[in-house]
Amino acid sequence: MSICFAVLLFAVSGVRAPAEDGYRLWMRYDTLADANAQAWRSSINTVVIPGDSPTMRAILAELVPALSGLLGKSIAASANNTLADGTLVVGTPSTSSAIASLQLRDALAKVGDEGFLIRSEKIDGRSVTVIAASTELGALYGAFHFLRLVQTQPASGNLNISEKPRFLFRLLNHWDNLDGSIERGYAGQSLWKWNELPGTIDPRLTDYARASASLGINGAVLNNVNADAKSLTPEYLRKAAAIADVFRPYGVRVYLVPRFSAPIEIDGLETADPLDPKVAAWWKAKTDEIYKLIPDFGGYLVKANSEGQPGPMTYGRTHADGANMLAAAVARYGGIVMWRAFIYDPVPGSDRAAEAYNTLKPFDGKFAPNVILQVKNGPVDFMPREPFHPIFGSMPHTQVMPEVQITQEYLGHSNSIAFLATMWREFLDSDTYAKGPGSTVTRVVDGRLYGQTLTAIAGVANTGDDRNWTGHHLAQANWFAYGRLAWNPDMSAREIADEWTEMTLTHDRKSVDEIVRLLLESREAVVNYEMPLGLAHLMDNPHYGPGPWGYPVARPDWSPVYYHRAANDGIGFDRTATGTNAVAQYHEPLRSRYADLSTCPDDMLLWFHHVPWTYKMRSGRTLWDELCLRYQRGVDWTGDARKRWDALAGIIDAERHTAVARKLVIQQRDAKWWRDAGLLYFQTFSKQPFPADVDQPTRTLDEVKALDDYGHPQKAKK
Ligand SMILES: CO[C@H]1[C@H](O)[C@@H](O)[C@H](O)O[C@@H]1C(=O)O
Repeated sequence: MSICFAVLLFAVSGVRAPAEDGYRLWMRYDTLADANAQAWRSSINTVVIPGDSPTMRAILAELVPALSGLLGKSIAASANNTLADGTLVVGTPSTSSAIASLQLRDALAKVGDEGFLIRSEKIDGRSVTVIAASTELGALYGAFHFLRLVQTQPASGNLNISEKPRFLFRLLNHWDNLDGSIERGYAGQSLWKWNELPGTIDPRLTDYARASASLGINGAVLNNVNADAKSLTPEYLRKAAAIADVFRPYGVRVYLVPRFSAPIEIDGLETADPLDPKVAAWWKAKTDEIYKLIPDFGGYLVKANSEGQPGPMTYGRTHADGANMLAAAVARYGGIVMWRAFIYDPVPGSDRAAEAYNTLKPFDGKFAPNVILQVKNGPVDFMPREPFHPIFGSMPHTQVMPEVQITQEYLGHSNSIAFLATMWREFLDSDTYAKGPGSTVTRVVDGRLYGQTLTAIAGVANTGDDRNWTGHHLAQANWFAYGRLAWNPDMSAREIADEWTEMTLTHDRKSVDEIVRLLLESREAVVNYEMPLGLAHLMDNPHYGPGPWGYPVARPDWSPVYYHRAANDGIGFDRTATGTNAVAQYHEPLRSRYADLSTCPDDMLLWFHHVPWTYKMRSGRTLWDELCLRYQRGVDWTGDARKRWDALAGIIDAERHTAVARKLVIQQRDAKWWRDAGLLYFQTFSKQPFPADVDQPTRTLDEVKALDDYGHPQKAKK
């Protein structure tokens, strides 16, 4: 009951148009003023939502205030099945006799357990709109879809929509630590407020679940992949169970990251060797304990033998041994294990980009049926641009799922606009050529190429307890974009940007178009001023500003110098046969296209090749000039974006407009910082002048190096 009340309060507050602090995300239900609204207004009068389960109550609590707000009239709700003209009926054939009367069995079967139908129908001579699904969760997703239509589309008396998600598991991964901090989080502290649970439950958890469900996200991994064993203690399991109770009506299932050495750390076992029967029994008992508290627990996500985390190899076993042991523990309950492929532990001279493939490929076909290999989009680490990870399309007998990063670890944290749908589109559309042309990453991971039965996608969340959830107002668009692509990986970046902008910022068409353009250009701008032409990993230690000169690190492959390989003879990482030959991990003809300097795309050039400074690019410029120009282009975009954003004053509420404008000032400053750092440093090798159309840096390399981690002058470096 209290959950419903909180939802209602939140949604109703939308009608009252509170301060525009961004809290409402894209679920903004202020009265529509345009001509579209008029038509919707006359087609919807009442909602009929029979059923009294928590999910049906959540639908009611969402739809009634939302429609009342959007349409600017009071919408009556009823749980009985009486229909009139203008009734919106929501439910399943078993909750609604009206829906049962429509004989939708075949159509519903086609959209599966989580899909839905939205139709304009005549029932008993009445013109009604129906949101029908096989399950209540499907009905909830349909309700959110319907609200999105009202927010973004002209009304239609002839609706005939059927939707179903393409991935079975659509997860957010939260790198939340138990002390409330978030690894690579830039929007405040953990939303979970671990220390208050289970006694106090922040109503905000309901709003998180609503926002996720509004996109069809159906799972949340609650704790950091760099896991603390404590997350599996009875104390923390009770906290996780309290979160699961809040999420359940919204279909968001809870998952946990177990620390592989937990049997030792929690219960003093002598080993965590996955082939030791006592260890396997410990995990089975632990899993029983979890399912007792959380009956719909989703399963485990594991980072093993990577960056200091323990794993099966610690005990002389393999990744498959470790994954399968945990898989056996959850299989009895229908749970899954997502085993991360982010594995590297370099031997001197090796290529980090090649390691995961080399380590895991021998185990193709050796993982249990409820294991999915979770693979980052690129082979190094969420860089602003990377080629796709060569595991996609190379392990046909293993279920694989992509992991993308929503939080902007390498793209300006929460200070920069970098709309990531364009990056994810590029990744999903990449052709692996695994079974000839057209073997895109999407077709590998959605099960069409190899018929894998468990399909999934994960995004590392950018949420925190900042009032606007994501630190930067426009970063909300990345949470949204991830969810939309997880539902339908074929959506275009433009479509997503358009929807989000209409729902979140303004209905003014000209302004929407302008904001969409800004969003679509933004990621490429960041690539340009940070790491153009296939460069990667040039950032300084907090992964924010530039640090191409390197810094003291525990291992060579954490240093930018390892990646850019700038020297007097040129720049770039040779991954062809004359170098590490990592390019051989790709299928033909891609392998040859990347390996040949004359066919390698400019955007991947320095990823695969070490290229002389004077090399003639396709543009006719030398590599050095082209590099300078790309940096400059990135900087110019930030100046341009500021002007274009400023011109939107008065269209977007002042609070959010000003907040974004302030962030753009920082972004422009950072872009110049990146350009100056990159060009001044690389110039020490290229020994070439800056081309005339590139701004001359106004400071020296030493001055740039003296800036602190966040680009502020004169502070002592940590
Ligand atoms: C959670 O650890 C992160 C780490 O903070 C990040 O810098 C690295 O790139 O990736 C790791 C991973 O994905 O495991």
